[in-house]
Amino acid sequence: MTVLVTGGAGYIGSHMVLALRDAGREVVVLDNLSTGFRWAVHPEAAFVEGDCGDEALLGKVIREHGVDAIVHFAGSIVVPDSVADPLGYYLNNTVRSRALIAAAVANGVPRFLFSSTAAVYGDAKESPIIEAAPLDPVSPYGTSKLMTEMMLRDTARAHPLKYVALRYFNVAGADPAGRSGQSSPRATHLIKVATQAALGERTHLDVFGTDYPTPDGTCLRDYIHVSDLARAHVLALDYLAAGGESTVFNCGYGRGYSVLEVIEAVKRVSGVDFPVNHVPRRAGDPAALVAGAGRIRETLGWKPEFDHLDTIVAHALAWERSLAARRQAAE
Ligand SMILES: NC(=O)c1ccc[n+]([C@@H]2O[C@H](COP(=O)([O-])OP(=O)(O)OC[C@H]3O[C@@H](n4cnc5c(N)ncnc54)[C@H](O)[C@@H]3O)[C@@H](O)[C@H]2O)c1
Ligand SMILES: O=c1ccn([C@@H]2O[C@H](COP(=O)(O)OP(=O)(O)O[C@H]3O[C@H](CO)[C@@H](O)[C@H](O)[C@H]3O)[C@@H](O)[C@H]2O)c(=O)[nH]1
Repeated sequence: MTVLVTGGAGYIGSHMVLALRDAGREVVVLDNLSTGFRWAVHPEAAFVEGDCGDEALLGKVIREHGVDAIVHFAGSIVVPDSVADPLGYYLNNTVRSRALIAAAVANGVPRFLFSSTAAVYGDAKESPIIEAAPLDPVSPYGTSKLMTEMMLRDTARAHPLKYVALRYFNVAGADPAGRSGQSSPRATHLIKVATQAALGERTHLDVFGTDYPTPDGTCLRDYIHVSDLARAHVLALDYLAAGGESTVFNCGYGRGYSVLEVIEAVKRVSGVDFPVNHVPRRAGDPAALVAGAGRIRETLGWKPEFDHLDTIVAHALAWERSLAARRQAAE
């Protein structure tokens, strides 16, 4: 039987394909390559270029490959872009997820994992944030993901489909063996952008807001290594296959770092003191997102291997260097 990975040419999806292949699973990737890369797809995975909103194509892929589980990463991911283009985000993240869920139901796929986000909590009143905390997104991105969680909840009540929604906190780092990493040159994520600044690919780094109600005035985030996250998904698939009930898990380590602490870590690990500017807040950013991460550890027996900021930064930096070498070789 085969796992269908939507968005498997992207950052997190490509690490999931590595984890699945490392566990000996058959994989088919469906990706429209809007932000992903064909070369990032594992050579032992089947690849279909297409849209996760194309129900006819999905039905064909599910039947031809004997898909018995779907892991849904495909989507648009930039919080401030969603503020500028809410309808684009509702189309790509919500409407197209509906088509994928419908294809799963129509073709009898029994298991579904969904990439949700800490952004569903919005400006949480409590920290760390547990799964039962109020859901009140402050960006269209967060709302687009919460609506998909709700569709899954209601669909799983009406049909024989079991799902796990994994609410990722801030995903960072790269495969420790150097097989994949975050590759988009347009990436906006803090650790990615900071490693680019350390390697001289950006002139400087902007800190968006220093007046938040946090210890140093910059936002707190819970950074989780992408390979730990991928392994959590493999465990979630095993959990559903063993008869586990549909549920939601926070994915984080339970510790927050400020933007300034992350910048210090990138400077420390790279040995480069790049310029940093303090600029006004960015739209849609909650002050603090730190995971209450007990449920996933207890239910899945998940034990992180890379729960250390400097390790995450070191792996991200190594991948950024390998991308630079790849570009030089292509010139
Ligand atoms: N990176 C993070 O910190 C983070 C945090 C929380 C949740 N997530 C979620 O994880 C998932 C993966 O994120 P990522 O960081 O790997 O982003 P990414 O942009 O690298 O990957 C997304 C992939 O989906 C593909 N895609 C987009 N729309 C598609 C569509 N309609 N049909 C088919 N393919 C499509 C893209 O080409 C790309 O390969 C997303 O759903 C995102 O919302 C990411
Ligand atoms: O150049 C930069 C980039 C980011 N930041 C700040 O760094 C923090 C982290 O930002 P970023 O790395 O862009 O991630 P988030 O906006 O927190 O969003 C990520 O993490 C969310 C979950 O917490 C996911 O839902 C999103 O998909 C994912 O993009 C925020 O306070 C940003 O304002 C800067 O100050 N300068």
